[in-house]
Amino acid sequence: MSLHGSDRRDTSSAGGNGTVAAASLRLRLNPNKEHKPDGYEDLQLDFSPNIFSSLERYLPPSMLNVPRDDKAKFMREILLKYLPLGERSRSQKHREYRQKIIENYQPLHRELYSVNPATFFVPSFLRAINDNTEQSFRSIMSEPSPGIFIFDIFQTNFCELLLSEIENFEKWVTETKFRIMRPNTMNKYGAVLDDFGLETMLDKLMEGFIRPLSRVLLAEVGGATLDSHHGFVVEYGKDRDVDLGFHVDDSEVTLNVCLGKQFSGGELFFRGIRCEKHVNTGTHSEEIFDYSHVPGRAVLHRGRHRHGARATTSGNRVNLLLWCRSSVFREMKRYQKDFSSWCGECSREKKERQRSTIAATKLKKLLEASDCNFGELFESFQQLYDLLWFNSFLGFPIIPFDQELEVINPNNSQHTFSDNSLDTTPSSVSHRICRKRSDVTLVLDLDETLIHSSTFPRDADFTFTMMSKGEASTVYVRKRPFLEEFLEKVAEMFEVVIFTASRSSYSATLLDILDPHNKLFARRFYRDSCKREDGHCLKDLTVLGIDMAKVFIIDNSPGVFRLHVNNGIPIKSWYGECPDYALIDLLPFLKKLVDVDDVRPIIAAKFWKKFNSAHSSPAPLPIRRI
Ligand SMILES: O=C(O)CCC(=O)C(=O)O
Ligand SMILES: [Fe+2]
Repeated sequence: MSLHGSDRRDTSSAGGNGTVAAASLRLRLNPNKEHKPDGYEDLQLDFSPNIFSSLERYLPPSMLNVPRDDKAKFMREILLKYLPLGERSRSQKHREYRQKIIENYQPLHRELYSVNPATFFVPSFLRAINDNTEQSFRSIMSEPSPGIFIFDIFQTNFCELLLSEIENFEKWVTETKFRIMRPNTMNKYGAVLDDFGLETMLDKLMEGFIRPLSRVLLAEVGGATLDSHHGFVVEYGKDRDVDLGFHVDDSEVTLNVCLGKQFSGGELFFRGIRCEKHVNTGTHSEEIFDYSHVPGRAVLHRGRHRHGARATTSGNRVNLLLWCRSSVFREMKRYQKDFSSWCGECSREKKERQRSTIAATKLKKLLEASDCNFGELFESFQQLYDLLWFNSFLGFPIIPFDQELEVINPNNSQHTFSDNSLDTTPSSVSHRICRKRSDVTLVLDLDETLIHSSTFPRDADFTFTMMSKGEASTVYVRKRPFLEEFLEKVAEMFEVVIFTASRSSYSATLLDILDPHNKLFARRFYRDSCKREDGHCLKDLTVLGIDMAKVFIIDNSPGVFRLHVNNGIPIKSWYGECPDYALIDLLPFLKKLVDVDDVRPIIAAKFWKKFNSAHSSPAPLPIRRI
């Protein structure tokens, strides 16, 4: 960047006693470190006052001691060159707009226009800021959900004064019919505090009080380098805004303080932090957090923390918002792709990548270390899974009902289905025709056994649209590795039935995609066929109405078949990771069940011998050394 003031126009009259032609002046390459720059906070400038103070040390020696206004004018000319033309005129217009307000509006409470810590803040907040340690900050706040900090900040008297100043400003606006700009694209009421003279005060609030907190608590989004702000109030109630839609702020860090008054409703709802790329992805249950405002109390959060405000149902609510920005962070962000230090979805993707790398490395190591054949190796791998799973089985992990996707009215736009695919009658038996090689029935679970589905955008083998609470969302489905081969083989050997704890409205759609010609699955059982026990679901195989000697189930949640342990084959839960051989690894064992009179002793011997003989603490299954 070459900073030089070689504008052809003669812009300045630097120096009270002589004119310095800007055309002949250049900024110094090295700053004059001894020079003490002026402060520019009280001037209406297009750029942050800090930029002027910093740039002043680079002024040519002859300009260092000219009047401050001349220096500001000279530096402004230079800085304007770095603004695109459109932005330059916008910035100029905005400056004029503010100037007009400030020249005409008479503040009511002048004491609000510069920070007075003793009268603004509650003592606990002041003490914590003065101590300036993470411990002192944490001692005055709670973090009820990661990245959302709640603490008392303003004294009641300060809130009241500010409310009355805002009312006074609005009265002036009404009386003078002055057309003011509203705080942002979503709030139609409220006012920009920076526009009527509170900019310097809010700058000090950010620098002296919010930046120290953010430096410690929100460092990875530029908390330490916050250098500009947008300060405004939002107003809700009758004849005001009612609520605020789901959004992210144009800020790195947002301070949101309720000033009053009397109201009900107006809760904030938070739904996870997201980078630009992931801003429209789904929400994980642990990201859901709702907060009720309390006057004088602050919420500090990342601007990218997705949120909105529910309807204020009675009274009036006024909140002060300080959107704090970091130009350094914004610049750096342009060169980054991975935001896993703060974006919930980047972080989840990263973990998934790491998991599959570890799994692949493990397998590679096993292959390298082994001189046995593949079949043996996979069996060893399966045993390892069995062992891990077996230990967890002691606690009977069971699918809680409420973990299921709430699916209403599947309105499929990407696939078309026959009417009976939407069958929701109890037990929804759809009587499909399929080849049957033995009189044994194999019952298959669906989610995390055969497929993994999610509403988060990701690589998928197929997608479909479903309606949930009146909103359409896309379901992304991944097929477990070797699913096709597995289904083809088992359909040749057994009558195959699906028994899932998911709702029919979701599963039927999905199964129609997996088995479009009704060749694989003879029957389908959905959530409504499950038994409920203590809020958990059990799959009672007797609902199939067949001899229990001739039926077995494969399920990743062994708890669901605890009514018939010896009819159950556990399989490792699958969430999309690769490689995965669990399905084909099972085939050799399944072959043994094709022509037997009773599947139970064979399954028990392979999977439950230890369990049946010592219910409470089974010895681990032997792991073959390879
Ligand atoms: O109404 C509130 O408390 C939230 C306001 C908000 O999120 C915003 O203006 O960005
Ligand atoms: Fe917001």
